[in-house]
Amino acid sequence: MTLAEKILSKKLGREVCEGETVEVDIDLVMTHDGTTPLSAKAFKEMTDKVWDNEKIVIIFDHNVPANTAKAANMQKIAREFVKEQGIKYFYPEGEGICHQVLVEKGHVKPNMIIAGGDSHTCTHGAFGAFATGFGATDMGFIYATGKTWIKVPKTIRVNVVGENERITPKDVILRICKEVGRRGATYMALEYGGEVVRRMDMEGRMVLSNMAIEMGGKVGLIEADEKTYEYLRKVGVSGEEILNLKKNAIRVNENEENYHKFIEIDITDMEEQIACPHHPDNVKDVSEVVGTPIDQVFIGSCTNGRLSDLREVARVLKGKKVHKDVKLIIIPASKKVFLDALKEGLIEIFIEAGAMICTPGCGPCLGAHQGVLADGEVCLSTTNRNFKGRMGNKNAEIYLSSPTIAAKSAVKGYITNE
Ligand SMILES: CC(C)[C@H](C(=O)O)[C@@H](O)C(=O)O
Ligand code: SF4
Repeated sequence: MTLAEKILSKKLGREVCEGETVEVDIDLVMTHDGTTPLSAKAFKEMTDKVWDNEKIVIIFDHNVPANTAKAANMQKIAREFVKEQGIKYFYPEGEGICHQVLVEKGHVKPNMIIAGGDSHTCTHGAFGAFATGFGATDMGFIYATGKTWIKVPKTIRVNVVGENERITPKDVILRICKEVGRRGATYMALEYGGEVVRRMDMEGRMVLSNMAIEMGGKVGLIEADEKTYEYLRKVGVSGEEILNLKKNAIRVNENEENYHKFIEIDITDMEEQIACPHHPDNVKDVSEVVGTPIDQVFIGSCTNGRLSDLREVARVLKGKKVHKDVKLIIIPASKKVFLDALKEGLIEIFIEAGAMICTPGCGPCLGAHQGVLADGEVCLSTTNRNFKGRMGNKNAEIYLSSPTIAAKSAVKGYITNE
């Protein structure tokens, strides 16, 4: 059985197979400032009391601080919902991006079924949780009942092997996006494994799981292991609970030949990867785009705004200046990341280099807010989507890369890996 099948089987207490439609109880629900109001509206058409106000987490991240009256009004509605329903876990403006905060606050654990009002909820697959995004109507139903229907997905197994110091988790996932294609995993589970994934820390694994949706994936799963449990310990999950999780650990046997597709990526001779306009699967070797002039660099988001990313950026930027024609925006993924980066002196390096630092949140990622591009401008971004218009202007172009390439390019003024 695949990891997706095993998680769902464990949850249901019986064996389920790909193709079956099952009703499941949700362990954890998350919506943000952008999706809480519509989900609450759908919910109110059904009932007036949420099924469990300790299992719903609401986080403000998409438009913080609010940039328009519309955004402020949405946040007001969401705040009222939090109060009225007595939502126990509410993380307001400034706490950070929902997918990062959920993990840092110890809400995410292996074998959970997580429903999020955001497509990148798949990020939590890095912890061996079946975590996926839903639209507002579904979220309303989930607020009300704690249940949903899931069709057990087919699985594409992706094994990443080899060794190559230059290759970061972002290069790996961009390479996978190229291989699978933007519709190649529609309604399927991606299951990542192999020696490279085993060696990867949790922040790296989250990068892989985060972008499962860019291939149409329902979930992006990675088996929980010692690294997972160590991370949980650090974010405050009790020893007793970790012991219990270990007892219930789910192991997959990748030789069982029950995968819809099996892909192997060898990074040994791979170049760094860049996604070119206007899709995350339009991926090229860096050598094919070296020299492309850029006007803006954005380092942040639920893909690459974590401490390990910022450390890498600081390593590159230390003692250097951002190119005079480039605007560099850096946004730590959460308040915790921001504070850790401050303590380590990373923020000082960024400011000295000429970067703008903004409030933890989604920032320019989806174009509703800061860092909107001008006509004809080119942005190199560490985010997960480069659709036409994504950063708020249809006449601009977005390339996606790792934080390393983004920082190096910000200094040179063009895309480079040197
Ligand atoms: C605004 C929100 C619903 C959206 C999503 O679901 O992913 C956003 O986070 C994105 O990345 O495009
Ligand atoms: S950082 Fe970007 S991709 Fe992630 S949740 Fe926010 S808008 Fe969506």
